Amino acid sequence: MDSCEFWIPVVCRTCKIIVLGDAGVGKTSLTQLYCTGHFPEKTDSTIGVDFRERVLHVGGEKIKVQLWDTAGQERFRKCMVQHYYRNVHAVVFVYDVTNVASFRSLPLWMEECQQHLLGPDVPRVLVANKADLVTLNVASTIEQARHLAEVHSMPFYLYSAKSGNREQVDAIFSKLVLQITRQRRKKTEVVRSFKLTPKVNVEEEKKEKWTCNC
Ligand SMILES: Nc1nc2c(ncn2[C@@H]2O[C@H](COP(=O)(O)OP(=O)(O)OP(=O)(O)O)[C@@H](O)[C@H]2O)c(=O)[nH]1
Repeated sequence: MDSCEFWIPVVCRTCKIIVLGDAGVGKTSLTQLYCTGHFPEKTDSTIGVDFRERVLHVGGEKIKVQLWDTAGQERFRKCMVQHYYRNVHAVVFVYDVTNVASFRSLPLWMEECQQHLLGPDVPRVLVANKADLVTLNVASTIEQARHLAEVHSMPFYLYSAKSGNREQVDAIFSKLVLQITRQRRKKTEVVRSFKLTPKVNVEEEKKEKWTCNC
C-alpha cells in the first residue's frame, strides 16, 4: 500500500480562497472589506491577480486566509489562470445584482473550475453583490441565483460590499475557513486510523492473493 502517501495531509495553515466573477461585480471591494475592514472608495480593474490576507484563530490554530482577487476581464486573466487554480481550498463566486449578464456568466465560472479539476469537495459560496442597488426588476434573477446556489449545494448571500455590515462579510469568508479546517481535520483522522492498521495484515493479504491452489 505505497499509495498511502497520497493520504498524508500537508501541514499547512494557509487557506487559499479564489474569488471569481465578471469584471466590475465587486470582487476587489469584497476582499478589501474583509481584509481591511473598509470599502475602497476607488478601485482599478484587477490585472492578473491581487492577493490579500487576514489571520484568523480557529480552535487554537492560526490560519492565514489568503484571498486571490482574480481579474474579471478575460484579457487581464489569460496568463494567470493556471496559477489561480493551484492548491485551491475554496471558491467564492460573485455576481452583480444589477448586471444580469454577470449572473448568466456564473455557469461558465463553474465550468472553468471543473476544467481545472476542482473537486466537488472544494467548498464554494455564491455572493449576489450590490444589494444596496436592488430593485423589483432584479428580484427574479436573485431568486434564480438562490436556486442555482441550492442546486450546487452552495450557501447563498445577498450582500452589499458598500453598505453591508462587517459581521456579514466576516461570516461569508469565515464560514468557508471553518469548513476547510473541518475537512482537514477529518482527513488527518483518516490518516491516523490508516496508520494504525497493522502492516502485518497487509502482508497477509498479499500472500493470500498469490497463493496458488493448483
Ligand atoms: N453600489 C455598490 N457598488 C459597489 C459594490 N461593490 C462594489 N461596487 C463598485 O463596483 C465597481 C467595481 O468594483 P470592483 O470591486 O473593482 O469590481 P471587480 O469585480 O474587482 O472588478 P475587476 O477587477 O475588473 O474584475 C466599483 O466602482 C465599486 O465601488 C456594492 O456593494 N454596491
